[in-house]
Amino acid sequence: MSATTTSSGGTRVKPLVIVGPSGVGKGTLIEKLNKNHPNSFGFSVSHTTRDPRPGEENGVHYHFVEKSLMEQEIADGKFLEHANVHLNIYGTSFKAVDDVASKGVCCILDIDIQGAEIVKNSGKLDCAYVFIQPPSIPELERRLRGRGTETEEAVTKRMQNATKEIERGEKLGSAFFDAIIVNDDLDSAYEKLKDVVVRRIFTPA
Ligand SMILES: Nc1ncnc2c1ncn2[C@@H]1O[C@H](COP(=O)(O)OP(=O)(O)OP(=O)(O)O)[C@@H](O)[C@H]1O
Ligand SMILES: Nc1nc2c(ncn2[C@@H]2O[C@H](COP(=O)(O)O)[C@@H](O)[C@H]2O)c(=O)[nH]1
Repeated sequence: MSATTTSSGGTRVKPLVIVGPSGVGKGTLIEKLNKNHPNSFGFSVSHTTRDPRPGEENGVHYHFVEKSLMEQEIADGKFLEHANVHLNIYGTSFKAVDDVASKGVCCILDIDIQGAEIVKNSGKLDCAYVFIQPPSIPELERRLRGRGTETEEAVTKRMQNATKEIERGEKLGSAFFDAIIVNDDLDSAYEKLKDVVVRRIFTPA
């Protein structure tokens, strides 16, 4: 796997790892980046053992797989990283990153903090890392419930993990992350994310 990719225009392009608690708005920010710059980004399609939500497509939002198959593929060394998240296994395959990076666009990884630490510590992929913070815990819970995708039990689990993930993110701080962005007002959070992209992702070769 190449540490970085180079676009045809001679620009160095790094993958972007976006981390933050469930419901903070990572997917919303990624969608906005993609919509505004349709030819510059690609999404690393993760594997997961969780069930698809209504509207989620296999191979587009995730590769939805049985636990036994995922465990076998992990044992076969097919994953850059994997982690147990909210009682399911999630992971980024080498292929998921290569499929995007080979097009010369920025590969976006929307993964949890355990996965981000694994990727960075592996030294296999030179990425920029952004942590998305909620304005407050009650607002995070409102967003998670407002999305309407989780059972009551899942909301409780995700909120418990959110506290841990935020604590870990704060501990790792700016030594680990290129930017820590509070997603309060969506447009201003997006502008801050775009600033990181300009400064850290697309740089002259
Ligand atoms: N700045 C914002 N202000 C208000 N609502 C927001 C904001 N950003 C995102 N949301 C809303 O919060 C909900 C959760 O957002 P989203 O699905 O993008 O979170 P996520 O971090 O990708 O979650 P997960 O990790 O579970 O995939 C969505 O309903 C989205 O519309
Ligand atoms: N370590 C990894 N975490 C991942 C990956 N793909 C997604 N995630 C994270 O899981 C949670 C929950 O996602 P959801 O789609 O079930 O709401 C979220 O924080 C994602 O960032 C992965 O490949 N590896």
